[in-house]
Amino acid sequence: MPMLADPSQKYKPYTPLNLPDRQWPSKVITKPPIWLSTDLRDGNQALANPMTIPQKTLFFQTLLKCGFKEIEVAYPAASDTDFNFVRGLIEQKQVPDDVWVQVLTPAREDLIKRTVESVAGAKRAIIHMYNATSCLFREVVFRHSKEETLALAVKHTKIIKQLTEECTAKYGTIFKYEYSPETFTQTEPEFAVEVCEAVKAAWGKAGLGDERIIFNLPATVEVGPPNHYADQVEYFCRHISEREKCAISLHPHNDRGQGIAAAELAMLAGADRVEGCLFGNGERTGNVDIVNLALNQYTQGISPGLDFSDLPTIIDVVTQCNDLPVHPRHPYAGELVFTAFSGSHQDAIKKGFEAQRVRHAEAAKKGEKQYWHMPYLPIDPAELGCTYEAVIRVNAQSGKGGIAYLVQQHLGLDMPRKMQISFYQVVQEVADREAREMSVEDITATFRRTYHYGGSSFEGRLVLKSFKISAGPSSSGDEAADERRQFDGALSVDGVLRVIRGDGNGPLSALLDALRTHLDIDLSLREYSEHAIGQGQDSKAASYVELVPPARDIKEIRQSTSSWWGVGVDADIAGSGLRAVLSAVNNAIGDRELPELKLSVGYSASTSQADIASIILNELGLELPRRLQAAFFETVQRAARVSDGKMSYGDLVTLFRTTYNYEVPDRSSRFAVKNFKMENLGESGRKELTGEFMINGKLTQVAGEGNGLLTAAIAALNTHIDGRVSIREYAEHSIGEGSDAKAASYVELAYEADGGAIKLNSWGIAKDTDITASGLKALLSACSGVDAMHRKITQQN
Ligand SMILES: CC(=O)SCCNC(=O)CCNC(=O)[C@H](O)C(C)(C)COP(=O)(O)OP(=O)(O)OC[C@H]1O[C@@H](n2cnc3c(N)ncnc32)[C@H](O)[C@@H]1OP(=O)(O)O
Ligand SMILES: CC(C)C(=O)C(=O)O
Repeated sequence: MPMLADPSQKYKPYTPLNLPDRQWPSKVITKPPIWLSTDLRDGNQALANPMTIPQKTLFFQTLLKCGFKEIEVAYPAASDTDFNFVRGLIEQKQVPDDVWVQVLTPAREDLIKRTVESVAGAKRAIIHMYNATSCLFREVVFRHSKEETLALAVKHTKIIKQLTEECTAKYGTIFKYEYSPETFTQTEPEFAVEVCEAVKAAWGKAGLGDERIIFNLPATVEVGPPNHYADQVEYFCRHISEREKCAISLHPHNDRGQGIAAAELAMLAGADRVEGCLFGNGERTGNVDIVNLALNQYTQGISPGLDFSDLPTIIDVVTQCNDLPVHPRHPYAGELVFTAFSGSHQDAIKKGFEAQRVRHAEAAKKGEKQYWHMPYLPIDPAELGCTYEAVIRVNAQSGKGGIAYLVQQHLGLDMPRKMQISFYQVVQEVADREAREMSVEDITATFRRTYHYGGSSFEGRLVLKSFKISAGPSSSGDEAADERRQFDGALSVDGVLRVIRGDGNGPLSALLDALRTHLDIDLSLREYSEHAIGQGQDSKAASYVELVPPARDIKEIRQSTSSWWGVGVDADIAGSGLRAVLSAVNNAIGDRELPELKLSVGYSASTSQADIASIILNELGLELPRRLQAAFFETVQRAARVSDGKMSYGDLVTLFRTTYNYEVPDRSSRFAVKNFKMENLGESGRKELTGEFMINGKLTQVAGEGNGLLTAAIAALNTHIDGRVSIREYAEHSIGEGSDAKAASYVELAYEADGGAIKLNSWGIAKDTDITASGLKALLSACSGVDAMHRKITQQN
């Protein structure tokens, strides 16, 4: 059947009330109504499969947790299930003393009896009786005149009065009486008042407070706009006598989709109480949604007296009991209502959170209220048990703001704006190509992959293994030396360890210099920013860099159209910056070939000090300090001249071991540590070393004092040798990780004898599970080196 061209031929409009002095339009809601949940009655009766007793019980407990003090639990005369459920609640004492259980009955004596019986023994009960009062129902359903309709209500009210009084006398149950002129909104307003006046008279004991008689004014079917319902309710409130002895209750349905508006306007019109269901379950389009109504009040700063903090659990219970889903767009409760897919919404929300953090911090300092003021979000989702994860979801409609927000929430990284734009393009490309929503996991994984961030599975071709930043020599006369920086570090490059070094006016430019020198990677730094992650001891630094192709000057850097972003996090700020540079470098080099590590020594040598150090690092795990690299390089060059430039990796390692007496089997030394003990000297921080050393080939008792291990050992040594030794350089690092980790120590020792006529220098290198032992061993090894040189000189003389 097609829709009518002229629907007025079939449908009559509602008749507006003549209420020119209506008051409700200029009122505001300032307090919550008395809430009645009718989920277990009106909601339940509308289900294809009404709830079982366990389901009703679970639902009832959930309603209690939400804070309902009046709950319509059943239509007990309808079925044994409903009757037994009510009995169970009472007999098993499941109803808290301050909660009223309400039961519904039609105006029929047999059914009223059963209904009153169902609540016998309850602490507090509301008997709710209804009969329809509208013309249509009078004529069609009941075939009653107005008088008969009124008489039906009066007669059965008296029956209820008598039965409840008997019940109170026998069981002590306290009763309230609720009467509903069903189909109120279609009933002539003056007749609705007339019936209710007669009911009040028949009840004969309406009083104040809990003794108020409840007149429930149902929009059984929503047939007019909300302002009309408000007019009807205001009319009723004004005309019913002894208004203070009546609790005016609303029972809106949602046939026109205006249940919420109708309830809110009718509250302005004077109603005291609202009946409804969670998420609007109920006949046809449902009863008014109490969650929605209550949270509307909450967002106006009015405490509704109901608690929906754990909304997800409430939704789970309700959907499981009703077997009806909550629509994803359902106000407050839908899965998508705190989710923004579109870029401009995400951007606004992200900015909103940032601005709010600042605003709240300021307000907290001044002791002012910390208002929620958030673009697109009328309520803080966290208060409803929703995490912010749900707030921003990403698909091809999304923008940089939302993506940046998720990265910030999940990885703690606050990308600079230009990096957001760059990463947005990466995500957008994936979302568009795969035509799907990008989950948080997709986005964080894409971030990790793109920036080689967070764990070995995301590492790029270049990985920082260790580094040292030191003040470097000034390159120009007018630049202070301490403004220059030297980078010495070890990288893994395609799995091979490479020692690199460079100078610059800061750690990052020193690293870029090192990459240029050793790996032929030439890039310039365009942007750098950093922030802390976390607070206190556990805080870390996050750095972001943007690199551009080699540029001659600032102008070229600024104008470059291509760039690569990188991110790094480290406990140390310099480390985070260096990692960020390498992250960007990894993006920049792609799969471009890099110069390999080769050993080429002798006349046409191309292998640098750092390359030799790289080979030692790969073969022995030793990260030689820069001066030792230089010293060993000279040794290698001398050996290469002798061997005509022919030298293998094995030859190089052997040369290293023999030169520094490092882990050479069966080689006895004239200087060695046999045993030692270190003790703190009081509170001063000074140390005392005692033990037995091999000195000049003799086992010698030693003792010395100093600020640390090595100074104490030097003091001890100097009392047993001719001349004096002092430490020129000391370095240490660990080799390996976890329980297999060892310490490697490097000592450069200076020796002076014969009033300065003899000056010698030697390196000692040692490895041990104990860092103190490795330091001492390196020192004694350096002594052996000096001793050997000295003896050579003495023999020559
Ligand atoms: C708007 C509302 O939601 S009202 C509540 C509606 N909820 C329910 O109906 C759920 C529970 N109902 C039931 O289980 C059954 O309807 C019962 C047990 C109450 C009654 O069952 P039955 O006796 O078989 O009657 P039936 O279901 O056919 O109801 C229709 C009869 O009740 C009468 N009736 C309807 N409402 C009322 C009322 N409020 N008071 C008195 N009689 C009523 C009708 O006029 C009709 O009478 P008739 O048979 O003389 O013509
Ligand atoms: C019994 C009454 C209140 C009812 O459920 C309705 O009119 O919708």
